[in-house]
Amino acid sequence: MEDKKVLLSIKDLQVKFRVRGRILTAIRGVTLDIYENESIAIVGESGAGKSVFTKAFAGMLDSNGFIDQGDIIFNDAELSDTVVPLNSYAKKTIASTWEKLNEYSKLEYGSEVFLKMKALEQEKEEKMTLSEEEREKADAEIKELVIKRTELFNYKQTLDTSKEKAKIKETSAEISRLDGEIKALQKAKEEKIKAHKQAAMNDTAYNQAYDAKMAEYKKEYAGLTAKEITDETRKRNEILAKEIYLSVGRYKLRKKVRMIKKLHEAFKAAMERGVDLNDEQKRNGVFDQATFRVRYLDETPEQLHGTCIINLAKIQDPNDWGQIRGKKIATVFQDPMTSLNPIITIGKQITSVIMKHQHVSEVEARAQALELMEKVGIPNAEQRFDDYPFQYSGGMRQRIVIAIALSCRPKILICDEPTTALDVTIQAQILKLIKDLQKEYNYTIVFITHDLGVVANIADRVAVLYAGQIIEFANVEELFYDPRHPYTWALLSSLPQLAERNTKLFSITGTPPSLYNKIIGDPFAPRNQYCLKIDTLEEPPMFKVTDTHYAKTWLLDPRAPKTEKPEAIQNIHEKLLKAYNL
Ligand SMILES: Nc1ncnc2c1ncn2[C@@H]1O[C@H](COP(=O)(O)OP(=O)(O)OP(=O)(O)O)[C@@H](O)[C@H]1O
Repeated sequence: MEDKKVLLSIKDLQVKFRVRGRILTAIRGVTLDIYENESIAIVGESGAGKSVFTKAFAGMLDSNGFIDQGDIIFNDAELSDTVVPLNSYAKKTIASTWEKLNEYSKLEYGSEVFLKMKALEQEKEEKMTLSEEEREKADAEIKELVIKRTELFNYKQTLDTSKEKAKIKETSAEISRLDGEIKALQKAKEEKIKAHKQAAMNDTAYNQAYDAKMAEYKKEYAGLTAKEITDETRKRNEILAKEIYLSVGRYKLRKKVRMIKKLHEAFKAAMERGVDLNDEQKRNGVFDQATFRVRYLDETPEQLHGTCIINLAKIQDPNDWGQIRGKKIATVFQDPMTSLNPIITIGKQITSVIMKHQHVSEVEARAQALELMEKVGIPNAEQRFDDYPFQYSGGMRQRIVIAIALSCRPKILICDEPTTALDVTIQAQILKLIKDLQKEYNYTIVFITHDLGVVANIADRVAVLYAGQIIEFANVEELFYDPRHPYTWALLSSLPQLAERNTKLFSITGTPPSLYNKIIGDPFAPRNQYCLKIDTLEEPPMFKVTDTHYAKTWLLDPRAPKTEKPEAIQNIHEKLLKAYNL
């Protein structure tokens, strides 16, 4: 894979959901490079996080979900390249931004003293209120009761008002009691804050020392920030002003004005604190507070030209997803009826997507739609064009969904269990279709499945997901013939294709850990028959097996006892060849 281009680079991704006052962590620190033109399968049991993982980079997370940490860099030259016209408005805006930045740059000279003043203020603030530890303790107590209350309230809603009156009464009384307790805790917290404030105000010696120190800092700061800035800084600021304009170039006027203001504030704050703006990462970080940074490349008298790093984890403007979702990254879901509108004809559904994304006439869109229908194997496409989804079989509907997904020529085609709802022979046809069309359309396949059996037919590489973590990834042959994580062993052992006559098929006992809690050690430990003591204590690192094969299990530590993989998968090669009639 070394010579392949990385299309999507996912680093330390963490995705969370807010659920009734609690936080569920669905993806826990996933790092993975996805290459151009490859086919990668994401495998795991239900709830492992397969869909959430792909939804995070397809811009489809549910509204209660959010990316808490990490980067998803999408390397797409077309989207990265940015050109904005240098009209009179642009010139005027760049000039005024430049002037502002030069003004803020004076503050850079005083940054050390500024930070000292902030630290002094912070110390005083803390004296006037609770310490962080005290605040955390008080907040945690209140939060726990609020969660209990919400759970009870939700439980009350499920009770039958005509038959469960007593239970409703009891629950209401408990809710009122909790309300009282929450109020009392809040009051106690406020009173404690008041007492701290009073004590701080009465501490005359401290206050006099504070005022004297602050006055000294202020004087020093005024002196330092009165100096003229250097030519070098002015030059840096000129490029910065152009980068600010390039970064907001795609917005309409009102939003542009708002974003420029936001960036001015972000740069002022950064300069005050002495952030090194010559450092690329730090400069990106300041832009990230408002939008993507577009790096300045060159210009002509008519236009500015730049390039940006597209970090899907940092998209803040929903309109930015419009350039990516469906267009660059398309998804085919398990049930085609969720993607198709039952009351619009198949032809109309395909043409409307083509017209929306490609801005072509209806006649041109119809011609493209018919071609696509033929490509995905719809016989008599012309006659079937005006049929409704219900007139198509399940397999044919899924072919239409694939046609719609391909109409924008996406770079990535996410297939979320696309064959699970179909019968076995149709499954094989759809898999073949996705694989065959890849040669023509050059997309990358990200294939989600709970069935490792399907993987052998479609994927070049496999990532095994457990409790929101990738616990093993490898080329498909390596994963089947030399799996290393006990969870992968368990998944393979439970493959129906490996079942032998008169033997009971292996099934994984127990349940995955709760995603609401912090996971200590290896998340699979409680279900792992090969569990070592360390599995329950410490999270294993990713161990390298080969350049293309990694597994997150302590069994790969040189100190671990030698463990044979289970009997059932020892000669998996022959068994699979037999199962697939190869
Ligand atoms: N909107 C949401 N709110 C709360 N929790 C969610 C939400 N969406 C997903 N989750 C949780 O995130 C975890 C991962 O879900 P995900 O759908 O990615 O699993 P999966 O591996 O695709 O399994 P399945 O095949 O069952 O869909 C699950 O525990 C799920 O309950």
